[in-house]
Amino acid sequence: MDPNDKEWISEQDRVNKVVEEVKNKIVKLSERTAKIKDRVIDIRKNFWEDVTVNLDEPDDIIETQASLKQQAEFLSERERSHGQLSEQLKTLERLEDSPYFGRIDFKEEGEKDTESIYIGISSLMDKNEDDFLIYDWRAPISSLYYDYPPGKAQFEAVDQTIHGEIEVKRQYIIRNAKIKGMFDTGLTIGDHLLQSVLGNNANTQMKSIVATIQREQNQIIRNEKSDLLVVQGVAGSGKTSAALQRVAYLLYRYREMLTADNIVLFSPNPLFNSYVATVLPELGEENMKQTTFHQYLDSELGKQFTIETPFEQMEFYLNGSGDTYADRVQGIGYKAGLDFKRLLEDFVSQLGEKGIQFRNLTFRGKRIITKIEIENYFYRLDDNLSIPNRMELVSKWLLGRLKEMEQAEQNKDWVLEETELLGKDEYLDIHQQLQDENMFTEDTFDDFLREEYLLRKRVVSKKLKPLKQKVKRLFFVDIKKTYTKLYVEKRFAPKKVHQVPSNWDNICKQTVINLQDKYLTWEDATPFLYFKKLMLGFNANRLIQHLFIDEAQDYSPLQFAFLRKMFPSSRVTLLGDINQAIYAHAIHEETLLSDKMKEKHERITLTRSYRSTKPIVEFTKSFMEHGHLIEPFNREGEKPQLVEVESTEILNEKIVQQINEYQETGYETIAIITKTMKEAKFVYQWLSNRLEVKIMDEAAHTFQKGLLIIPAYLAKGIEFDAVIIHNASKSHYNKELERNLFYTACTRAMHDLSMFSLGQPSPFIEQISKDKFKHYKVHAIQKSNR
Ligand SMILES: Nc1ncnc2c1ncn2[C@@H]1O[C@H](COP(=O)(O)OP(=O)(O)OP(=O)(O)O)[C@@H](O)[C@H]1O
Repeated sequence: MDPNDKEWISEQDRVNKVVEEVKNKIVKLSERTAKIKDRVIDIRKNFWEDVTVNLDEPDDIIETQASLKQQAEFLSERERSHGQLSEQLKTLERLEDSPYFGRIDFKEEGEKDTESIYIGISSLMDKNEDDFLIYDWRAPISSLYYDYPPGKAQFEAVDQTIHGEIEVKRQYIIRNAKIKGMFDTGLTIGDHLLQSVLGNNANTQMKSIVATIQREQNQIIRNEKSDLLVVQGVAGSGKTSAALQRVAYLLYRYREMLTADNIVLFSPNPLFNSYVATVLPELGEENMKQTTFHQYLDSELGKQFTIETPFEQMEFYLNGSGDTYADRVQGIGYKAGLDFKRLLEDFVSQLGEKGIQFRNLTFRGKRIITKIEIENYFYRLDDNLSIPNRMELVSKWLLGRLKEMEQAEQNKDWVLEETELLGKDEYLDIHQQLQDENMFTEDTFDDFLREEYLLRKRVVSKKLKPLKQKVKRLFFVDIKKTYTKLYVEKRFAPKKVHQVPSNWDNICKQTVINLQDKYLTWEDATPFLYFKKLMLGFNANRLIQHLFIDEAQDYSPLQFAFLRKMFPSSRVTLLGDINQAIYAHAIHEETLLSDKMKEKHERITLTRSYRSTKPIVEFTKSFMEHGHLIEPFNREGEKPQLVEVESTEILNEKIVQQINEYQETGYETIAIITKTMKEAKFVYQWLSNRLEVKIMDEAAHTFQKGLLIIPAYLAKGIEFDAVIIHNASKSHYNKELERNLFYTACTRAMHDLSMFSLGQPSPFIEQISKDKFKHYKVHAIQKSNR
């Protein structure tokens, strides 16, 4: 349709009217917001004047506290409503720019009239609050737009299914309140809009896909039935996008009982956190909590251990060699699996009878309760009780012992000496306490004794406090030493059922050395924490109602089982791609997404890839095992190219030429993707002398437009206009796991992909039919290869 068309003019007319109403609402809301803001400033300014402060009598103090509390609550309530109104204002401002993106004309069965439903990022009522000018994309009726082409259709309303017919389905591109494009579409969501969205340059922040959600993605977003939803989606199929839209949907659907604080997303790396940070705010929602699994483990164990990151493990795996290397790789595989989980559980049940290592309790340098006493007490408790329950009883018993000791200790000489070190405040405090209790008599000697008694009591209690805290936190169990026993003591040696690898003894030696160094390798961190929780109790997190795990293929079965225990009341959405499993354990163990998953779950498979152009998808799917199942979205572009060179000098020159070409094309994000960090540093060393370039390491939290160098595992989940594979040679990408890494790297490209190989190219490329890419052999430096 074009702008002179009658239909177009009348649609623009409607846009104008709706925008007019949006503006009215903005004016009204701004006035209300300004009033509340003034009131907040007012309350802050006069806070103390409006509070009755009187500290003379105990009753007055209580009254003052109540008055203070009331005033603070009043203020925070106002602040909250100010915050909410500001959010609403921001949403209205977005509607002012682009009020809606879709329309369906729906004739409900049994009704005479057809209703036009306009769909946008938020609902908007008309002036009299009678009719919807815009429906929120998450409203039940809006699902029609995503699920059906014109024709018979139905949707689930609150308590019934509504049937009817879609007569018109239309899409709009509206910017600055002007219709820029308008398409009637027969398909679910037409290709026009998708083409135009996907053809744009990549961004350093992920975009919301609300206007073009596809039917199969909508199933993920609106799924309400499953406790465990598993999404296997090929690279670029919109898993992460769907996950974020799902969060927005859940926040809308359950707005009475669910807030962003009840949702947590485990993401692959810190860079990714910032990459997706703007999607939800753009939709007028708050961001869910986000963390990486490493950050989570570090928050639990970081005080006691240095925890290897998965990326460090990956560097080790990709760069290492030799005997100890082979041992560790075996260990990585074994410790990822459920056999090892069983081994840990069996170990713990043996410990229920014997073998837990306790710590002595010491006070002022002296042993006051020995580990043997604690051990004896523990093992005399009813062994039908779980270990964590028994630990609680031990803790109670120890606290009782400390209490007895506290009294005995008060009369010792050291206490008197330390009373002299007490500060003035504490003296005053005790004085006040005596007064409050009406303890002062006329007899100064008695008063003196009472005061001294209280002072002594205070000194001892202060001194004992850290120890009591430790007892409450069950520090009297030496978890590390106990865990180590699994690897050193014969009586805990694995049985046949545990299926340990043949080099278990060597794995044990390596593990013990690391534990002694207070170093937890990535493969040991979760098992150790799992063991710790089995011993001390899980303290499960019941606040979290929805758990999202992105890049789920990178979690081992053991890690997942652990997360399930930690978040027992959560519904779980797992999103990932078997083809992008890049961690060493994946060669030994099933990834979470394999269809052999035992737990009851619902599975959705996404096979259409939206990120890359058709030639890039045709190329990348050709070297993956089930690649024929991947469907490209029909977006044209250049075929990927392979440049084979004979010397490093030519290689470097060709890469610089390629970068220049990409920059001239107008690409804003160009990534040189390497296999390892080591390789990334190497490239940076020579390239930074020639071009403006940034290197991304695992500490990177944000990235800007421009040229950057990044190892494949950090580029996970992210995309770039153009990707350059610095070294696609046989010596570099050869092993099976490197296939997935290579696939992950190549599939980051939206519009263009070039690979360089010094000598023979990777067998993964060589197996691809020649018509899928351009192959240049360069013997000397030329000007351009396109
Ligand atoms: N329905 C859609 N409409 C518009 N763009 C989409 C849609 N689905 C996916 N995309 C785009 O495709 C690209 C890839 O999406 P996303 O990153 O969510 O995929 P993914 O499956 O998580 O990818 P990967 O596993 O490779 O990291 C993004 O640019 C996203 O905006």
